[in-house]
Amino acid sequence: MGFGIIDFIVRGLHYYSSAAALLLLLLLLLLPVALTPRLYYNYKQQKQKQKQKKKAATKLPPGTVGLPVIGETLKLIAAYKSENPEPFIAERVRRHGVRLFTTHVFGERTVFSADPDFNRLLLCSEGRSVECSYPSSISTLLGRHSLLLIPAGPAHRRLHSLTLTRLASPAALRDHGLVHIDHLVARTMSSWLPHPHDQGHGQGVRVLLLDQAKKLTFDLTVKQLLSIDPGPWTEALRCEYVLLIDAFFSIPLPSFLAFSFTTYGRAIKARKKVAEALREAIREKIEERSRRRDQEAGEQPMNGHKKDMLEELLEGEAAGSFSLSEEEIVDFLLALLVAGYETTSTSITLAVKFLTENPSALVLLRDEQDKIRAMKEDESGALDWTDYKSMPFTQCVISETLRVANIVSGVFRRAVTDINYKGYTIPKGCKIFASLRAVHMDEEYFKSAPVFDPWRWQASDAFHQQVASTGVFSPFGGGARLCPGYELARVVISVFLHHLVTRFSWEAAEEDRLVFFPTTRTLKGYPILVRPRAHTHIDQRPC
Ligand code: HEM
Repeated sequence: MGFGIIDFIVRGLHYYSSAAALLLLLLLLLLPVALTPRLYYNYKQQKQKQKQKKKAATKLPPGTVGLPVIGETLKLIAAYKSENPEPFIAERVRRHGVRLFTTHVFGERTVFSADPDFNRLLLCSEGRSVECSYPSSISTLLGRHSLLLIPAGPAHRRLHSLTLTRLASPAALRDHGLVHIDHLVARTMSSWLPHPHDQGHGQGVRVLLLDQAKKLTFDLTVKQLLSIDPGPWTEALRCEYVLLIDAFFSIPLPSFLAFSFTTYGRAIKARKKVAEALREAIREKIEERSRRRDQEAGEQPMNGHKKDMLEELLEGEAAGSFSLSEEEIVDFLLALLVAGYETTSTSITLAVKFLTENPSALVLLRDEQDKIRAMKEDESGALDWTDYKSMPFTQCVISETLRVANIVSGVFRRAVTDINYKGYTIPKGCKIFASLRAVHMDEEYFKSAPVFDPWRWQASDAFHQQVASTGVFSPFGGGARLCPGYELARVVISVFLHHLVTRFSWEAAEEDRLVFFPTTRTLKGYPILVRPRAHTHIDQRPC
């Protein structure tokens, strides 16, 4: 009986486990069948998502490429030749609902950006996902070794930092730059004083402001780079420079077609002459250095000798920190002369134009500068670094001038990898124009953007922090190619405004208007009639 029950239980368990095993097997067999639709569904969904992602990833920013070959070039030029170029970008941004759009200008498909985040991304990606890409006319005329065109990397970093520390850092400006600037500005303006025997000078002396500002910035840069004082040599060099810069935005012709009656042909010829003059200056500097070394060996050390940029380059080369050929030095110097020439002089001219048109801003600025002048023991005493640092309203005027009419309205780049941004892809090889101006004129960041309002820069710290940290105000670019001349430019404009408002009163001699193509400037170079203010001293410092 006992065994019978046990046997029954064992058999029962046996049957039971066999049935369970069978059931399990059945379940295992049926599971894939049951799960297949689910798996298939998931698989399909995943595929679809991947497809969507891929589609979004290959999507160019929206836009139209306009007419065959010329694309939208004529529309762009027409807009930038007017006083209000904003609609070209603003209308497209509004139409597509995004601050990035694709167009076709100057023979190439180009993505325009009016998006401060994307602009910042581009400026900071130099040498990684983008590279500098200027029209070929500019690279031929500047030379491929110029700072603006050297690819980002150690060589570029070294020369960029040399430019900054030697020429334009606050320390360099405080220690020696500011003295030269003050002296040259004062001297330039002394030539505006009427001759005592001139009849009818009550109407004022006519000054073509842009021309004077250009001459001044050129002479200043030559002095800083080569230690050569203004004179016939610098004037002859400047005439060649004018021809060279004229062709920056012209169509680059092959050398056999670059006849001397074309703008481009004249510019190529001028470049040769400028390069030869610079080569001559290099040779003279080498001789001068060896003469100085001989004198020092003969125990006549030349204490207090300040090295100019060319000497720094030659010494750097001798010490092995640089290895630059003569051709590389020529390109480097030539481009530095160009970089500060148009930019600073145009900014000076525009600051004066805006002040003329905004008398209340002029009153405040003059008041600030008169106080600085009144503190000088010597009436014609030069400005020093402390004076420069005591001009808060003047700095507001300069910032506002750079915002409303920056000479560099944007920077060109080329994608060297595919760039994904906000669901769009800018393919490798595509040209990109990061418009700094479009952001400066965007109502979202600057209320009443078209209005010249220097007081906006007196706003709270929060405003300053916002414009600095978000990159919405970037007249000097950013990243590896941040303009090394940003402080130098501010100092030159400040010193110019100081001497102008403390020594003269003026009025516009003619109606003049702003245009933005090929560069930002006033159409007539802003002619003004200047009169000395009652107390004006004649600058008698030696040249
Ligand atoms: C108001 C005056 C100026 C403005 C608005 C200005 C603006 C700019 C901007 C936006 C860039 C960046 C270009 C880019 O990223 O492709 C730049 C680069 C440059 N600027 Fe200026 N600039 C001014 C004055 C000067 C001066 C006085 C100098 C003389 C030292 C100078 C020398 C340069 C150089 C050498 C570069 C090329 C830097 C590089 O590629 O590493 N600039 N400038």
